Amino acid sequence: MKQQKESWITILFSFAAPCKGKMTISVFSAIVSVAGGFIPFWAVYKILLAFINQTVTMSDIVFWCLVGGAGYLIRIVCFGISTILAHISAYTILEGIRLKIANRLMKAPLGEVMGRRIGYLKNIIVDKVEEVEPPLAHMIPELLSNLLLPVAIFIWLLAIDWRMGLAVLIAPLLAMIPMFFLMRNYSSQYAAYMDASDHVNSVIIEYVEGIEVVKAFNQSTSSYEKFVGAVRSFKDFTLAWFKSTWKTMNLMMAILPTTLLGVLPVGLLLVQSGSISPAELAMGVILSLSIVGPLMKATTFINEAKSMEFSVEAANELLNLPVLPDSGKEVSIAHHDIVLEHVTFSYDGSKQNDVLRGVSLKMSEGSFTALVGPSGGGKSTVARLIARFWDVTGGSIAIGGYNIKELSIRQLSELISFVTQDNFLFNCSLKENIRLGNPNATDEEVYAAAKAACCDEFIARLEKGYDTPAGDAGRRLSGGEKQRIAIARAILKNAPIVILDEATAFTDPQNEDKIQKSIMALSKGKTLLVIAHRLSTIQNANQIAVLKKGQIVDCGKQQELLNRCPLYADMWKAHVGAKNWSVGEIPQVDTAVPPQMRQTEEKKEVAVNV
Ligand SMILES: Nc1ncnc2c1ncn2[C@@H]1O[C@H](COP(=O)(O)OP(=O)(O)OP(=O)(O)O)[C@@H](O)[C@H]1O
Repeated sequence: MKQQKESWITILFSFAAPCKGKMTISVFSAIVSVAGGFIPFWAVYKILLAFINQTVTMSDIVFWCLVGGAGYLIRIVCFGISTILAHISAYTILEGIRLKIANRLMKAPLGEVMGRRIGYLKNIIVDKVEEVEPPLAHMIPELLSNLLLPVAIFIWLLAIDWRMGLAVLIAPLLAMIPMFFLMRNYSSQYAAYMDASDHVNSVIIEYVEGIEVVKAFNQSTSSYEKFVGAVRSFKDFTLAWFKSTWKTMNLMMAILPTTLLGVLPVGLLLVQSGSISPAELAMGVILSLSIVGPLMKATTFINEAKSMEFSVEAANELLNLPVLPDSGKEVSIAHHDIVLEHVTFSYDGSKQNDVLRGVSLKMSEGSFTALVGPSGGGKSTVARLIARFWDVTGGSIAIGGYNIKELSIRQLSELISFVTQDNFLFNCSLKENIRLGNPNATDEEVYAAAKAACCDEFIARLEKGYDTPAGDAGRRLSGGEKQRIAIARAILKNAPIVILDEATAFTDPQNEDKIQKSIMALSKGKTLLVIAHRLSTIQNANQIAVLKKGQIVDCGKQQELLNRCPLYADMWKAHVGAKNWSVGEIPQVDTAVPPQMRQTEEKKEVAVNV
């Protein structure tokens, strides 16, 4: 059955629960403010009446002036209260939306979150949610009074004489005709406008984010042209929309304020026929003029409501991210074997796009497994599935004999240290960045982890050492140095399973040796899974699984694979060739690879014989 789409207003007000009381008082104050706004009109009417009846006295004038002033005061004070409470409510709703999005991002499969661009997430969480505030904060007091006031005036005019009441409707009803034409395509036009706006935003973000590549490849002219093109086409689109509507818009705005054109002739006729008094006509004229301002203001909320609708729907996309089921159970794990059984997976859930097809692999506790294979074969996908960035679409993954879905997400994350080449540093000190691995670690433990990861040397060179804010340091640290900070973090975490996804990518001579040393410290005695293109670092693995097009084509020790797996043998030749190493020559061996990863003399011979 097709699920009914929730309206954006329902979504918005589902966040209003914590501020229900304030919103109610805000609405009530807005209504009192509208009522207060009538008192000055009533006072003027009374004074006019006294003048016309020639019964006016000074004390009457003073009295009605005071009454009018008091009404005005009530209007101002209540409007103020309503506005303040509406703002508090709007910010509470905003807070609720942002917190719920943050919560959903935490509970969604990590892959779902990482698959979205930072610019896209920032645009929704910061900008779009913020766009909800002004209309929301102003709608209650302003839209309410701008709609209630005309309704009340209409009723008052009806009370004076029903014909004068109807006369005041002539202008708004006529204004409805151009408004109808204006609103006919409004939704689709507004959607196109939002698309154009999103496009120009993404081009701007891409231009700024990619400026390094643009300059490096001397693409500044063509990139700038793309940027200018997007900005121009947005301007052209908005101008074209504006031009297509301005005649009808102006016609509507011209007709709407002409309430007097209906009320005055009808009122004069009524006075002539003796149906109403001149004082009542005067009152009718004042009232029909006072209806104009609120009606004009109310029309401005049409745009604001639409903008709110789009913002809420964009936020709702993130609020509806799938949730990774969490068993919430801690199980007692006796060992840390990882077992993949017939694992299939596709990123879009469809069978024909399977990225992994029946992958089975056992990684025993304390062993070293390497995943190798052509680019796009699914190596990183395997690593991410073990860490449950996504759930497998078929088969199972178990740790210590338990399907990882049976473990709580918290327990699973405690079991695994995942190090990739994307090493994010938070905007706090380097010390705190390392301590993220174990928030309870003492300073000494942090320093020890940093030392084991070969970070101490470069951190000591920084003016504030470990207290250097990562934001400042980040700009000065090399890729390898940042990676060693991430490895120090993982060392401090001391998880029994270590997954290194291309963690040896930063292979500049200065960093390579140190990264290898730090990986050695990290992986001692752990169940280690390494994804590496540099085959020399994984020759000593207990098993090397060769993954091609989502299937394990072979699995064994280096020598076995060299003997029987042509794909691995070719990869090895290519790797060795890439290292400018010729047959018969002793290869340049990685000097400081982890114990499991270190090459034995015997294996060097094997390598030489390839
Ligand atoms: N987030 C994603 N959404 C959709 N498809 C993806 C995603 N990540 C990877 N893929 C696709 O899945 C396939 C396997 O990718 P994966 O990154 O696992 O391969 P890999 O063997 O690690 O490649 P490489 O050695 O180049 O890093 C590729 O075709 C890739 O395009």
